[in-house]
Amino acid sequence: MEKIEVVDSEEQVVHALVHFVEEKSKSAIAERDRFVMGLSGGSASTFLCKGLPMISSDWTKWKFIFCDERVVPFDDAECTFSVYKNNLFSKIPFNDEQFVIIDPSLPAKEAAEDYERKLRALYPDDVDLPKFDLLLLGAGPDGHTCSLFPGHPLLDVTDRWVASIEDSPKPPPSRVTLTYPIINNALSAVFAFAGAGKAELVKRLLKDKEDLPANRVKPTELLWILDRAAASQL
Ligand SMILES: O=C1O[C@H](COP(=O)(O)O)[C@@H](O)[C@H](O)[C@H]1O
Repeated sequence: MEKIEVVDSEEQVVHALVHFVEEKSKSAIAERDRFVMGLSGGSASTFLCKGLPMISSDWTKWKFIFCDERVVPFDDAECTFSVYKNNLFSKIPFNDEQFVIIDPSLPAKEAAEDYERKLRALYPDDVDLPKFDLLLLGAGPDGHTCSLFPGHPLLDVTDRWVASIEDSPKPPPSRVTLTYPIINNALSAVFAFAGAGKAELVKRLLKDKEDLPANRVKPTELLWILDRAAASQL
């Protein structure tokens, strides 16, 4: 099931996003006593950090994993975990243990293997593919999502939960990313876009339906939240 929601402003994108996250967290906690959410960097992280403190929940039931992460030290501005930590921990009583983080001291390939082991530890041994409750996704101007870039061999990886990339066209070059079998096994995913800067990308994805990495995301439920500026070329 795929849905597009167009709202008036970036502020309303934040509200619509956090409303969706709240709804998914409530049902996951009611059904499975925990909520496992995948996080992305870039503008999606800005929206979530703004919106999440607006809701209340039993935060102890929340667990975060990363749809992709840059292999950089924690004090590097490019570290996605640190963006969330710096912006959320003073407002919501989260702790480090609720975030499944990469080990940035390892080379990218080892960091990806280590991260996959950490993700597998969240599930019983006999689980082939995890069913994350919700993935928060973003997409860059070239249509990449997570660290899955157009034309890159990583798009075809199906034998791992997590892959590494050392030649990311967007800096920093070393990253780890979820692969499509994992992304598409999620219960739901949401893209959130705001501003005229995303309009061309949104047109390529949702009107022209180009075969870009973000358009290969097909979980059970997919929501696109756009403000009017981002939707202006539809
Ligand atoms: O490098 C990345 O870029 C994408 C898109 O970011 P945006 O700022 O253009 O919205 C992001 O989703 C991904 O997590 C990140 O590593």
